[in-house]
Amino acid sequence: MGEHALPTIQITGGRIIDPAADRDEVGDLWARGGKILPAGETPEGADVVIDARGLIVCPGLIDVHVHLREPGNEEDETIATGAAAALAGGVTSVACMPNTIPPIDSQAAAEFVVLQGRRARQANVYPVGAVSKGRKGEELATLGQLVAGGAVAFTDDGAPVASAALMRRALEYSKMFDRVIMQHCQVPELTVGGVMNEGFESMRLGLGGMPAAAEDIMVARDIRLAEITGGRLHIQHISTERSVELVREGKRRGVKVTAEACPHHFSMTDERLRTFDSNYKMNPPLRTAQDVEAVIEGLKDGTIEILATDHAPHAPEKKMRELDQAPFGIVGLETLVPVTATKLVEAGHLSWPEVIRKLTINPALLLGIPKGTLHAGADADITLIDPSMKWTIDAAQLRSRSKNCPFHGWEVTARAHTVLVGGEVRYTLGGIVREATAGV
Ligand SMILES: NC(=O)N[C@@H](CC(=O)O)C(=O)O
Ligand SMILES: [Zn+2]
Ligand SMILES: [Zn+2]
Repeated sequence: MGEHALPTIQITGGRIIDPAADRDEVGDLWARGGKILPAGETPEGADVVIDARGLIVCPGLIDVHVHLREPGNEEDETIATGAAAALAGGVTSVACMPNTIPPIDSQAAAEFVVLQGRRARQANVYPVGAVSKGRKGEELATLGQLVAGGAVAFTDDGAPVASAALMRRALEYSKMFDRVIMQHCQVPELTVGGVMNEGFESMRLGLGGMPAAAEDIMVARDIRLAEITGGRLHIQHISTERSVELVREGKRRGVKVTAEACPHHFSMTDERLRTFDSNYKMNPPLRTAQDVEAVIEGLKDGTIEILATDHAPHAPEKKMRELDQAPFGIVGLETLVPVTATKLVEAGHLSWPEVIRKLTINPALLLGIPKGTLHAGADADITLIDPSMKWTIDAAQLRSRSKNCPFHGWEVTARAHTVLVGGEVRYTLGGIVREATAGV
């Protein structure tokens, strides 16, 4: 193997799950020159042999909702630290949100993210451009230039596009590039002063509430706008029962609407706020048991076709302030696989192939990126998951620069074991990867 040549890799005896090809079988997978080889093709020898017995071998996971904080808030996360945290979570591609300082609202800003992602050589990094200039919600950003700079979608996430007129124009205009508009659905006037879900728990704790209706109303509005424009709408971090029903009904009518759910929204309720721990403060907030059930039901019936983390790192000195002062958001990349496996697979709601579909081919199709499958010739982005490993989540052990993790101390099953990007082993827990002895 030449110094710069990519190794020939043999992954043996794993459970290969590739939902894009409806494949689920035990066997060997080969990669050469950074690409997946056809099923029948087995080269003479491998440079690297990975013993995958007892492990799941699937396309590298794709997270369509990640905050990397660079430029502007490098004390929370950088593109390099966030992309490294992604690998430790089994995620080989991330789409990062534009709510940086300055925001990703120009071609140069998008190009900067792409460049920093390449330099880091961790997970692949795809910028999502802002919908509006400066994320101010007033004027449309230069969407065409953002696409030229590498943007794969648009959102003002961190804030909603509040103006219906602007949202309509964004949906209209984005059709020219066949790019999706991702929306943080929330009527801002209804959540002023809120720190948690509005309801029994917020009343009891005397904390400012954010009503479910703030989300529902904007989901309803934007589905209608997607319908009249023919643009593609993606609902970010869906969290309420009514929103799930609205997406279900919109899809039934043929509207181009998709939705993502985050692990925290299918695994915890607003009762957690009784601890006043700011690691349970995120936007949208943790909701009621009824909402959690509805999100799980939406995942089961395909209404919600994507799992995403909304990885939102905040440095301890910010997050450890009193609840009303602390910023919204939690880290999620490194807990995605175990929380999903424990709360959806082990709990009997979804199978591994169903979960992996929502983390591979479905997000790839949403973003229009050539990823998310193991078919012959595809980039060798491969994630190996140990589905039976029992471990305890420890926030201090996270690779992310921030530790604002509400899952600290959780006893979970499953963990990302070894991760390849472009045919290179870029992460492993160790023990199963071996370099073949150089047969000179
Ligand atoms: N989700 C959050 O609670 N916070 C996100 C913003 C967002 O996703 O809206 C952040 O950037 O910190
Ligand atoms: Zn958001
Ligand atoms: Zn977000």
